[in-house]
Amino acid sequence: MTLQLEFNVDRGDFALDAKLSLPSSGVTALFGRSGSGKTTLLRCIAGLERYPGHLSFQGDIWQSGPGAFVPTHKRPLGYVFQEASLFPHLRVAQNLEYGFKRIPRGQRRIQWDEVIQLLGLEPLLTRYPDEISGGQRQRVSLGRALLTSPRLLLMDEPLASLDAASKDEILPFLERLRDELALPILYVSHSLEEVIRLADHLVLLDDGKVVAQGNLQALLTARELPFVQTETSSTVLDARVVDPESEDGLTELDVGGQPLLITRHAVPAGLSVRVRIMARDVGLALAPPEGISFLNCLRVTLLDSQPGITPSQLLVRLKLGEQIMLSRISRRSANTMRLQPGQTLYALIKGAALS
Ligand SMILES: Nc1ncnc2c1ncn2[C@@H]1O[C@H](COP(=O)(O)OP(=O)(O)OP(=O)(O)O)[C@@H](O)[C@H]1O
Repeated sequence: MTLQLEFNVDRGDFALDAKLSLPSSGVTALFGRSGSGKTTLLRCIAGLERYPGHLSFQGDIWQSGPGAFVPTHKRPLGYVFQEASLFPHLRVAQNLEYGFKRIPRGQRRIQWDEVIQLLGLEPLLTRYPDEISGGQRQRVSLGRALLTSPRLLLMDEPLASLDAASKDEILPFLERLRDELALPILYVSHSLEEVIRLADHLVLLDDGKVVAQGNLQALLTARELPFVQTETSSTVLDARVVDPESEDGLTELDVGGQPLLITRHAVPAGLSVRVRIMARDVGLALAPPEGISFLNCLRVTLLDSQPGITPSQLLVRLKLGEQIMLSRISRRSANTMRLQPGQTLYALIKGAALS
């Protein structure tokens, strides 16, 4: 844990009390509804707002007591805002150089070519900001932040102002950033879809309070949290690619020693991937069935069950090795099958249901 923080914000009509120890690697999402305090917390971490508190990053104290306060420009962080804030009169290359040239050569930990390649910026370098799309502008903003060689990247709803097509275009770049740079990222979002795709760790905020924090899978499947009670309740499983493309166009993964087939994924063999599985797409059987169209049949153990989102349904939690999966089934099926905690079951999942 290398980002240690404690802040007490009191704005009269809004109070934020946050005490957190966050990991020094991967993507940590600050998630919560509008007005829950996500941006306020991010701005406190950046030093853009000053409220009573304590903040240290990788052993360096950025804020402590009334006296110690490292100003924003002296904190080794990059900040990407909702709207790309590029200089309109400068070409993309010059916008990027603006951040890069501020960092002395010997202190650069992220190199020019690395960023251009990672974010696919080469074709944009000679254009002006108003000659590129919103998604491309956001990629340039991200590149500019990275070229300052930050040790921590803060992103405040970087996709919020983009249309669905631009979001789809930029998400793979964010995934590459997560996977290829050893740079901790704090990512503010109120989109669970984005969080599921990008985050390793989740902080759930509500009305200025930290409701929960932890590993993404653990929070998505926690009984007491609201994630298990939505139409799109899902889990994310960690898997490894075994065969990227079979003859009939499927990809074979290994999840805890069991095969899982998904629709084609352009990821090389041996790499780790995460697979989202919706609770509504998982059926259960007492024994491995034959002659069915479901591609996947995983041996699991029933952990527990709880009421679902309608009176006719149950939400069942299943253990798959060390990982937890969710299944939504009818209460009638659960009664007919006499489901009990500890029972061995077979989770049936359509290959096409995975992404
Ligand atoms: N500069 C400010 N001065 C006073 N109140 C503010 C200021 N900025 C935000 N607030 C208030 O503080 C509360 C938390 O706002 P904040 O922007 O941190 O929430 P958020 O979770 O990021 O919301 P959103 O998802 O809508 O961006 C809100 O009630 C907001 O109206």
